[in-house]
Amino acid sequence: MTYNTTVDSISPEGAVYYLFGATGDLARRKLFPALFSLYKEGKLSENFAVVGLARRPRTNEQFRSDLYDSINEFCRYKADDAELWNRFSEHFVYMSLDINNVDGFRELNVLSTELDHKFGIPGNRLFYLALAPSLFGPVSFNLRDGGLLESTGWNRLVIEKPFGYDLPSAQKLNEQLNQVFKEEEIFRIDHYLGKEMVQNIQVIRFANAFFEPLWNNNHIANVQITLSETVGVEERGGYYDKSGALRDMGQNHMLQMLTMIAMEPPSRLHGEDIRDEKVKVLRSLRGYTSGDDVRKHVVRGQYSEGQVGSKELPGYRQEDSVDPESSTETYFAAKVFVDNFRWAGVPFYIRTGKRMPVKTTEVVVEFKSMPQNVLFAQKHDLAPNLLVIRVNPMEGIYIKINAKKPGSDNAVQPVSMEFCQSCQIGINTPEAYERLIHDAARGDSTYFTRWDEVSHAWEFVDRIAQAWREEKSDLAFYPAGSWGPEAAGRLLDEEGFHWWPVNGQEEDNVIWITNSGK
Ligand SMILES: NC(=O)C1=CN([C@@H]2O[C@H](COP(=O)(O)OP(=O)(O)OC[C@H]3O[C@@H](n4cnc5c(N)ncnc54)[C@H](OP(=O)(O)O)[C@@H]3O)[C@@H](O)[C@H]2O)C=CC1
Ligand SMILES: O=C1O[C@H](COP(=O)(O)O)[C@@H](O)[C@H](O)[C@H]1O
Repeated sequence: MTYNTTVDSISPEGAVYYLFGATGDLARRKLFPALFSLYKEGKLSENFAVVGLARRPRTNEQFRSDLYDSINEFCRYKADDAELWNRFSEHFVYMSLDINNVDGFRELNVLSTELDHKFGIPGNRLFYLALAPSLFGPVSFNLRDGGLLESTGWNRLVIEKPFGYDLPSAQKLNEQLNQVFKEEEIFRIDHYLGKEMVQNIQVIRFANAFFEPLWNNNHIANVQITLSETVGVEERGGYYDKSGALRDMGQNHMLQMLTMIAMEPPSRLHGEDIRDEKVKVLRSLRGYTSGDDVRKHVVRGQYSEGQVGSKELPGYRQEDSVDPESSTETYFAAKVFVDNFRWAGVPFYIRTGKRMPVKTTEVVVEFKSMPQNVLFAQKHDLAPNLLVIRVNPMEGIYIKINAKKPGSDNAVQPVSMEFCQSCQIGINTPEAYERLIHDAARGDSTYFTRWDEVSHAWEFVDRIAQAWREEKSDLAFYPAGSWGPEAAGRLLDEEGFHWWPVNGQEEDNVIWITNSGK
C-alpha cells in the first residue's frame, strides 16, 4: 500500500504572504519550513511573494540566509537542490518595520504593488501575525490605515494563539479585529487542528462501522486525553508564567480535541458544518459551579526539581524568567462532562503537563467491559476494549481486544492490534503548519477556530481560573520527570477507572500485532 503524504493538491491562488514576526522563533521553527515543504511539493504556484517583517534590520540576503538555515535545521526536506532553492528564495524579501508606525505600512503598500507586478499576483493578501497578541490590534489598524486592504484581491488575517487571556480580553481583541476584518477573513490558528491524527479522528469515527454505532454512553465508559511534554518552560517563562497549562494547552488544543471526539456527525464535511457541531459540544460542557466543584474535578500541579536518567532538572521556580514564588500551574488534569444525549454520564479525563516522562499526545477511548462471563477460565473481569489514537509524535491507532490464549482452556489474553502510521510513512507526514498555511491560502477555514468556539472555551476555562485565583492551596508539586500529582489519579479512582499507559507502554501481558516491526 502506498500513501499520498502530501496535503490536498488544489493550489491556492497567487498571493503576497506578509510574515509579521519574521525574526522570531515560530517563523524559524515552523513557518519557513512549512512554506518550503509546500513549495517543494508544488503546493505554492510561482505567483507568490513572502515579505518578512520585524523591527531588526536585515538585508534580503541575510533574511534568505536565515531562511536557509531554518529549513536545513527544521524542515522535513533539505534545501539541497540549488536550482530549487534559488527559485524558492527569490520569492522572499525583508522589510524592517515597527508595527506601531503607520508610515512603514504605507511603504509596505508600495512594495506590495511592486511584488504583485513582479510575480503576477492578483492583489491577494495573506497577513500572518507571528507576534505577541498585544500587537494584533495595532497591526490590523495600521494595515487598514496604510492602505494595504484596498487592493483588488482578497485579504486574510492569520493569527496565532493565545487569543486573549480570558473571555473579556478575547472579546476586546475580537472587537478590534472586527473593526477591520470580517469573521470569514480571520483564521485563528490552533495548530493541533492541523495535525494529521486530529483530522483523522473524524475519519476513524465516521468511516468505520466498528466505531460509530458504539460511539455513545451505552458503550463508552470514559475517554482520556493526554498531552504530555518532556520540555520545561525553558526560555518562554515571560509568556508562560502569566499563562500556565490551562490557558496554554487547555483552552485551545485540549478542548478542540475533545470537540472532535464528542461532536455529532456534521450534515456535510464542510467547514461551517463541522464548526457548528464543535460549538454544540462546547456549549454542552458542564461548567463547574463553585470553587469546591473546581477543586473536586480539577487538579493542578507545578514541577519541582527532579531527575530524568542521570540528568538533574531544575524546578519551575528555579527557571530563569519565572517568578521564584510563582503559583502558575505547569500541569492540570480535569474530569469533564459533556451534558448531551450522546455523552450523559461519560467522564472525559484530560491532562497535560510539562516535564513529564514522555512527549506524547494520545486519546484513549475505553469501552464498557463485557459482563463477567462464566464461559471463560479466568475468574476476574475481562479487560475493557480500548481504541487508542496516537497523535504526536508517533502517529497511528491501536485497538486492544480480548482473544483466546493459544493452547489454554479458554483463558483470555489481551491483544493490541496497531496501525503505526509513522512506521509506514516515516517522518514524511506533513507538518500541521503546512496544512494550515495551505488551507488559509485556499480560504478553507475548517481547521481554524471560529469566534464562538473560542468564546465558549474561555467561558469554561475562566471558571477554573477564577477558582484558582481565589484559593491557591491546592497547587501540588510533582518532581520533574514524573506523571504529575497523585491527585490526578483520584479523579478516576472514584469511578473505578485509571489512566491507561501512554506511548505504547502497555502492560506486559499484552500481545502486540503491529506493522511497526516491534
Ligand atoms: N514559538 C512557538 O513555538 C509558538 C508561538 N506561538 C505564538 O506565536 C507568536 C509569536 O511567537 P514567537 O515567534 O515565539 O515570538 P518571538 O518573541 O520569538 O518573536 C516575536 C517577533 O515579533 C517581532 N516584533 C516584536 N515587536 C515588534 C514590533 N513592535 N514591530 C515589529 N515586529 C515586532 C520580533 O522581531 P523584532 O524584535 O526584530 O522586532 C519577532 O520577530 C506568539 O503569539 C506566540 O504565542 C504559538 C505557538 C507556538
Ligand atoms: O501551543 C503550544 O504547543 C506546544 C506543544 O505543541 P506540540 O505540537 O509540540 O505538541 C507547547 O509546547 C507550547 O507550550 C504551547 O504554547
